[in-house]
Amino acid sequence: MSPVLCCFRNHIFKHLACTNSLVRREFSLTKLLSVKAVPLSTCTNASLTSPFLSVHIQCRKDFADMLSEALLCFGASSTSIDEQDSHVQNEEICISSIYDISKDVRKSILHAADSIGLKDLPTYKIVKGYHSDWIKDIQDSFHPVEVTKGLWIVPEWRTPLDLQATNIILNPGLAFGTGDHPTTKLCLLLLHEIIKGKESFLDYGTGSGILAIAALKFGADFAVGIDIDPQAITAARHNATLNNIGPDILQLYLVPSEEINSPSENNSTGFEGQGSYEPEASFDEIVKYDIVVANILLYPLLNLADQIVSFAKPGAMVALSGIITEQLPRITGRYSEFLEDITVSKMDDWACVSGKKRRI
Ligand SMILES: C[S@@+](CC[C@H](N)C(=O)[O-])C[C@H]1O[C@@H](n2cnc3c(N)ncnc32)[C@H](O)[C@@H]1O
Repeated sequence: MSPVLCCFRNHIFKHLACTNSLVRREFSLTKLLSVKAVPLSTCTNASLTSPFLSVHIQCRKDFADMLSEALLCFGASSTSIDEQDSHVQNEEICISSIYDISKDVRKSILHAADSIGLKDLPTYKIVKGYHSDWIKDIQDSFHPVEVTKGLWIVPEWRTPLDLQATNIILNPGLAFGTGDHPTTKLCLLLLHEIIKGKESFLDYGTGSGILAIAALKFGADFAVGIDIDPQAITAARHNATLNNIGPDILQLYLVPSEEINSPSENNSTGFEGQGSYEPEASFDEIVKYDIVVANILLYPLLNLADQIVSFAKPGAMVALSGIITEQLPRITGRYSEFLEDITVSKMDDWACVSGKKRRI
């Protein structure tokens, strides 16, 4: 089983590989709410009214992360860890999860607990709910985010708080990139600082299209977004439309997923998905850009370094994000042959590396 999951609160796509009772993390990730990616704006009436089971599980704090992931491997459609939950005792925490109505919840919790070495079945409570409530909950949890003074990311269903600001309108339901994860924020801050007007911009791993949309709003002349996930391309086009950005200035391409995305012992990209986008033309690999940003995590950044840098003009800015600070030496080591004037910006445990492509 290898579900593709999207954390709506922390907005990280993650891929969990589960072999028998072995639960493995493909990427180092933050937690909170993990759900199978659902396009919020495209749910049918039937899916909105179909019932599901909302399950609240009490668990020791130090096991919560592991149990949460194990539940996903044993049938839960989503899990969220509520660190703020005041109803539970000091050392305990509540995991809220969603199950399809057909699932045997007790068996799932039992297997998940067993797989991480918990001897007792955790206490749990099941409530029947409807997807419309769940989607409303998710929508309610998103608010406009001010990335820096005068730059707001506004969920499609909210009203901008500052009409004079640069407001990027987004539907965060379809793809990674809602603007409140540090990996995205670091890129947004960099683009805000370096775009002076008229640049060409390549968004390598566009996700929701947020960086390309931001670059255009900051003054770039045109932008290209590429992604291996069709759902990301669909999301990015939808989000571009929300911002009155047409295909004349934002081109989006679905590109083939390369195995080199992942470490050699594993062929999973961690970014698989499904969507309806039919590309009309293929990405022109000859064109060079003034700015190239790739927010695609450590292994793709390492494996695709030559390719990422090849899209930059000599002297162009190249920025790499999705890096946990302890991974920094591997990225700076790999990219120092291509980039000069390397700088590093950090937020929480995340870092963004940028530099100018050497002219040779
Ligand atoms: C972490 S998200 C970044 C989204 C957005 N650019 C942002 O900064 O918030 C990474 C995106 O890169 C895409 N991706 C991963 N590997 C890729 C590759 N080799 N080529 C193109 N896109 C890739 C994923 O599908 C995903 O949409």
